[in-house]
Amino acid sequence: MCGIIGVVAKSPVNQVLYDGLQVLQHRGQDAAGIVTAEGNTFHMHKANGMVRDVFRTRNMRSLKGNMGIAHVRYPTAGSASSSAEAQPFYVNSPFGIVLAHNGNLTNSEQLKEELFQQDLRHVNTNSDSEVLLNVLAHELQESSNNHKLNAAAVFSAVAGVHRRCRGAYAVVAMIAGYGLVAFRDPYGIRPMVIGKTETESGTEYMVASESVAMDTLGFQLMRDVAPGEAILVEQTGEFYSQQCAMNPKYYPCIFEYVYLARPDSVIDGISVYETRLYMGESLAEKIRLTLSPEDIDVVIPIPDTSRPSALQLANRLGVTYREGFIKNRYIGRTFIMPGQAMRKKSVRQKLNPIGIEFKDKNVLLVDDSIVRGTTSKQIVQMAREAGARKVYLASAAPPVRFPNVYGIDMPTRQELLATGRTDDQIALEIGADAVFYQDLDALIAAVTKANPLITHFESSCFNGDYITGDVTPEYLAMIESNRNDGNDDDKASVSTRQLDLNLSSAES
Ligand SMILES: O=P(O)(O)OC[C@H]1O[C@H](OP(=O)(O)OP(=O)(O)O)[C@H](O)[C@@H]1O
Ligand SMILES: NC(=O)CC[C@H](N)C(=O)O
Ligand SMILES: [Mg+2]
Repeated sequence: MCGIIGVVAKSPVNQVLYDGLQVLQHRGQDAAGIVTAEGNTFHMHKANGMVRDVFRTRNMRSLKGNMGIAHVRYPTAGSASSSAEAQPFYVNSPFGIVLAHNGNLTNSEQLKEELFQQDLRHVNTNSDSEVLLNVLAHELQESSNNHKLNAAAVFSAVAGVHRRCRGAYAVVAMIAGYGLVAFRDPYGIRPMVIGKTETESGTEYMVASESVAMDTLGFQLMRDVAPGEAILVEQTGEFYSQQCAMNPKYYPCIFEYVYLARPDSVIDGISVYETRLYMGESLAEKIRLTLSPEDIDVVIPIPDTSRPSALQLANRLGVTYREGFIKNRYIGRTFIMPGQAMRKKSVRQKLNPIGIEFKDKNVLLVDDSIVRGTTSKQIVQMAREAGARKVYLASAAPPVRFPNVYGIDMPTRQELLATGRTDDQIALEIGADAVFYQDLDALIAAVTKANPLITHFESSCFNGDYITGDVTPEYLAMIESNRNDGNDDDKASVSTRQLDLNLSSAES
């Protein structure tokens, strides 16, 4: 999950790209970058850090031109601390191309080898996005072999990318002196929307990860980019679109609705906020099977993301809803921080209980999801220390038991709290009196209720079903060994549940 944005305008785009990145900051806090195009020249600035820290006035001044792309990074490949992996990436041939990517390729190792051996291209970092850029560059070189750059050549190059790349990718790219290209993988796993605004000098276009960027920057949402589809906007403002995949299917990532996206976004025609309300309703019904509303004195959300679900859950149960934790507004999202030590420290800095909401009460805490359990372990403890009599914890998402390979950094089963544990064991592990999880069917129903036209979702972290069909136990073992980020607590506890890990269930 990264945030991407691209604009073709009639006036300088540096400020609109900066503002767009601020709105997409929740999708990546590790690095940020902007590239603008002024005639045939690219101007680029990128570095590790939050948007507000990366761009100084002097950087903004140098980002000249009416067309540009930008990225906020939450790393899934390579290393979090490497500024060399900040995006966008650049290649000089053919034509000069820059690219920003949200997602994760599942065959980037093979592609890197292939690029080197067959295409004579060198990839200098461990980033799968640099691989993706070089595949696009090679395909564009092939499709424009008479040196003519036109829509047909661009769409044929994107078709080549679809043939070679596996995994998840929503991409914005720019070709020097020519235009902006955007495309989504054939399953539409990661989101991408397109919008426009009319000016006196003509139509301006924007593509972005989430519709909230359109709302806040004065663009009207046109539609979602379809799975497999490519969009081309020439720098003169000519707009083209074409389906470039052989067999596109709609399987958006369900975790966007659970946690990743902002609630005020609409993704694939589905209001994220509305789905979170429905998640709260169905979770209330699940809880009712075990507890009666009289057993609960108060429902308390774990801010921020769980708020709409918790509110609706409380309404459904007829139990008082209270804000029992105050969130420090200056601390970012903890789940997308790199490294377990930093995540752990940040939860306590970020959330602090209001004593009277807990003292001598039976509290039901609600979170959108429980992944590593970093948040819930500390929150339950805080509730107890504040004097709660009973502490129940409910999750608007089902147990996360399988790694995600499509752009969410949860690569190892060991670090996932629910892998190999029953609900009772999870409650014991986090110190709660009981835990309640949404069922996957109920989660899917909550999302489809907001748009019945989309019926399938990429849900692998809940069911181990990897839709791209290329994720083998060997691949999972490989990413587990590459991306262990030093979660020592989990390494210690995993020995007790290793037998329960079911590798074969990850095959599909
Ligand atoms: O079980 P864990 O590994 O702790 O992960 C899950 C938690 O992390 C996220 O919160 P985060 O602080 O990232 O963002 P938020 O403020 O948007 O809720 C999510 O909303 C859960 O609270
Ligand atoms: N979360 C993402 O979308 C990450 C994009 C890319 N795989 C990277 O690691 O930079
Ligand atoms: Mg949270």
